[in-house]
Amino acid sequence: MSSLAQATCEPCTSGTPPLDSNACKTYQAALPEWQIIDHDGIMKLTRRFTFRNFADALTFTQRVGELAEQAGHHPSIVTEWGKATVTWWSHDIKGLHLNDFILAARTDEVAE
Ligand SMILES: C[C@H](O)[C@H](O)[C@H]1CNC2=NC(N)=NC(=O)C2=N1
Repeated sequence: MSSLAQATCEPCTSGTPPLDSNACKTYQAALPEWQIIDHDGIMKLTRRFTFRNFADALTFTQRVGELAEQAGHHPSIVTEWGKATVTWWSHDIKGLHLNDFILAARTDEVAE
């Protein structure tokens, strides 16, 4: 398991500033398959996973849902035949937090 995936999520209050682009780039270096996007002014971390069929995409979706529930931090997941797109960001701070990178790393772990 990667060190990022093993890191501990920290409480994120609405007063916490979102990460700046330099910090985002630093953390993203450990997640080369993930992209940082600007969605209506909110920075998000996204990756599309591909599968043999819908059933495998759904199983993966369930696993991501479970890790999100454990962490109390939730992504957007679009589940389609043969693919699932996971997007992490911190709603309360309208941007990216280290927690999003930690959970993206954990998402990669359950994709295997
Ligand atoms: C009340 C509830 O704990 C909060 O809304 C949590 C739930 N899951 C969350 N998930 C994400 N990605 N960002 C949040 O700010 C967030 N807040």
